[in-house]
Amino acid sequence: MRVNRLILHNFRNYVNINIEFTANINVFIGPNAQGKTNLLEALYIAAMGRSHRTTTDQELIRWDQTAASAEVVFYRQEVENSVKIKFIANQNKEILYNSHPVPAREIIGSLNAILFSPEDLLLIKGAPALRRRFLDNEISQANPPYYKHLLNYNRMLHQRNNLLKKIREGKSSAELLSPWDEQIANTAATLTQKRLEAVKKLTMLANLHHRKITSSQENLTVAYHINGLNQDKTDDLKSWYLEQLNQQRRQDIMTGSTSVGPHRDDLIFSVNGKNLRTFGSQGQQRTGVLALKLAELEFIKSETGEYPILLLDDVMSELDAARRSELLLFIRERIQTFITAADEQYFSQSKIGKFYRILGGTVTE
Ligand SMILES: Nc1ncnc2c1ncn2[C@@H]1O[C@H](COP(=O)(O)OP(=O)(O)OP(=O)(O)O)[C@@H](O)[C@H]1O
Repeated sequence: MRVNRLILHNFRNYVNINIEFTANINVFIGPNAQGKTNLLEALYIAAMGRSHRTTTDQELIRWDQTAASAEVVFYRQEVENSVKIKFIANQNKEILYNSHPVPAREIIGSLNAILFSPEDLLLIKGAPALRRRFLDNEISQANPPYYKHLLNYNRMLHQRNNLLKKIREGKSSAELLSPWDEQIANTAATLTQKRLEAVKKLTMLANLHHRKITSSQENLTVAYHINGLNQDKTDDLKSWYLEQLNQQRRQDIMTGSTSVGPHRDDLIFSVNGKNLRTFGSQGQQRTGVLALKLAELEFIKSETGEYPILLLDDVMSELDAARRSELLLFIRERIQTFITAADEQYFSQSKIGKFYRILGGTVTE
């Protein structure tokens, strides 16, 4: 996977830019608030169909303008493709894939991208939703049908929760839950099965990196925890979910929310058998996150045959020298990477990449 060109028009603080990239490492250098992350954001949107830092597309349109666009030309399996996203004030965005309009959900899996930002450093100690999103982003890109199941599941869950509230208020009958439960259990089982398979692969890949960074002193394991399941696994996930939805029904009506399903599951990280979230030092947690991110790149490569592009937003300053060099060593000559940094200090020794100076929405090579 390789991005050749990025063309922005009235996107964030850019009026008109057209940048060509190197296949190796691209470094966006500049002081704060000049537009470095805006460039990564545009690439991320082309990959995922949405921004990583806002849910409001209007924010992406340059102030005092009414329309914006971001276009990315990239090579996938050596074939040139393009994604263009048009943003128009007070309208839904329009996505064109090779000039044909497509819904946002269809774009995932076309240009694969992994983002690593300081928020990812919270992956281990932060809220479970972060870990679920990490897993979902990774599997969706490698396996686009998974993303459709996920959207479908979230929609059904939302409708079930609305129904639960109506039943609680006496405005609907509990019998109406059964057809929802059947469908939800089915999709929940599909999602969980895919997540279990992904985690199995991920734990192996992450541990290889973790051992390397820690000079074979530490072993990292990642386990998938199904909320409410006390044994290790169950052979028939669908029946188990259905049983749980039935058992929890009274409580779910009281709370107006669904207490079992992949939206409640979590990942558990351990180092040398100890829970990394509770017992790991900040340094160990950072090593775990880095290992996990590198494993994510490998995972997508193993599933799709190509490495995704890597977007590194402000992480160089967050990593110590050993972790930084492990990261640069791994990506060099292998993964097309886009890095934002305030200055060149982390790159001067390694003499890598192509530098772009970013200043007030202008880009100079
Ligand atoms: N819709 C918009 N229209 C015009 N300018 C915008 C818009 N949205 C954000 N900006 C400007 O973009 C700049 C922020 O860009 P960005 O987030 O890329 O910063 P950065 O260079 O990555 O900085 P840092 O190193 O602090 O993260 C700010 O100056 C902000 O005012």
